[in-house]
Amino acid sequence: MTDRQPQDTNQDPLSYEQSVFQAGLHSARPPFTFQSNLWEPLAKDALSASSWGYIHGNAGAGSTYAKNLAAFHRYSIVPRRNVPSRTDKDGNLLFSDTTTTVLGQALRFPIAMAPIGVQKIFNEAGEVASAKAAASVGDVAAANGDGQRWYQLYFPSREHDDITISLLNRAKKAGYTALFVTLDTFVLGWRPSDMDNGYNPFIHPDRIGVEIGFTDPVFRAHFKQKHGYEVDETQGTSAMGLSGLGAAAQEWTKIVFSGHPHSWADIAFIREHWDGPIVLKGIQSVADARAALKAGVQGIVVSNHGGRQHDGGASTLGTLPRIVAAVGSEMDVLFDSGVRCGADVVKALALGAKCVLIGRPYAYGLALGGGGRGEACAPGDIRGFDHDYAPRGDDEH
Ligand SMILES: Cc1cc2nc3c(=O)[nH]c(=O)nc-3n(C[C@H](O)[C@H](O)[C@H](O)COP(=O)(O)O)c2cc1C
Repeated sequence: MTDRQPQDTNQDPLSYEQSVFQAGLHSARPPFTFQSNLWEPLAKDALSASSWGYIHGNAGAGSTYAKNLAAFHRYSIVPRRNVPSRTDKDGNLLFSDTTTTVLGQALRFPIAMAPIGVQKIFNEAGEVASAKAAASVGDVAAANGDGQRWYQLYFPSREHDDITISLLNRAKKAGYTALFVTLDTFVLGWRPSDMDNGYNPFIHPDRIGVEIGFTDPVFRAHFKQKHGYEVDETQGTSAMGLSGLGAAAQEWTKIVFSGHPHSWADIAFIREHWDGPIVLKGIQSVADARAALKAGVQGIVVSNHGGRQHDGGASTLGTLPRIVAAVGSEMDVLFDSGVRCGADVVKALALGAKCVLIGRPYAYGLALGGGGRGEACAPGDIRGFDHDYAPRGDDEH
């Protein structure tokens, strides 16, 4: 018998945990395993080789990625004892106060979803499912009704300033309040797993990963003028021998991943065309953090793109304290790369991050069928208990 009880993920952690155990008294089990270390192998099982290669893939031999994860083991959390809980103004016991202010906006939690592209290769509902999941726990950066909306820009090469302006105007109209400019991906990293699979999701003749370009009127006009037919016309053939969507996908990809980095002076152009807070993502050194401050932006993300962009790099957690010491009092320092559980979030916050971005773990959840809170299910149905990674036959006792 299945006792299906919706999970109220909007509770404080203690009440949420209790509700899971209460539901367990009636034989209900959560739809997905709570053991976050199992999400990765489960996602691998759930995905095709090329989708798995893309999500898990790293630059070169993966040493930056490995260092990201290892850095979290160098730090330990030391609790203090007999510290009384705080109470609110009405005397109610506060389990914990997770609220914060980032980029001038009040957030319920100091966490947000990292920008992850091409989510439809993990789950056909793609980014919309992630945004709904974020909304269901009051998370940030979600394309949800009243949720915070932060727009991540892959900055087109400067001969396409008209396209950049169009993207920024569209983001503003859609209610995005902060702009995240990713600096580390002017070219896709050398990722052996994708090369083994002959797989680059951005150049396939579909709309996945390129929707922003395909729906942009300025890019569409540029494409038509250059190729003589519309982005979505299938009868046209480009000089590259590609037709329709494939040619358009490659055209767009060349514009956003041009192979040439921007300059610090180019950030002034972005500032001219965006009146809200600007955050530069991909900062890895004190020198660049200072340059970002000088460029007049409001925040940075200390990130190495999860080790996907360059091999032989430093862990972001190891770099974080020095960067916070240099610029943390003057701008918001956000953090990502290697965060896999709540304790990792706490460590990054303790080392000075204002807000922590979660990357691959939520994409793994998406691969496992996530898209918001699931319904509880029968014990044998729990994703993770049906595999070799955890005890089987949990319901047979
Ligand atoms: C599949 C995948 C796609 C990503 N796409 C983007 C992207 O479109 N823009 C961006 O700035 N970062 C992108 N990132 C990087 C993340 O924003 C984040 O920096 C990274 O995932 C952090 O590393 P972690 O997931 O290992 O913790 C992507 C990461 C993954 C795994």
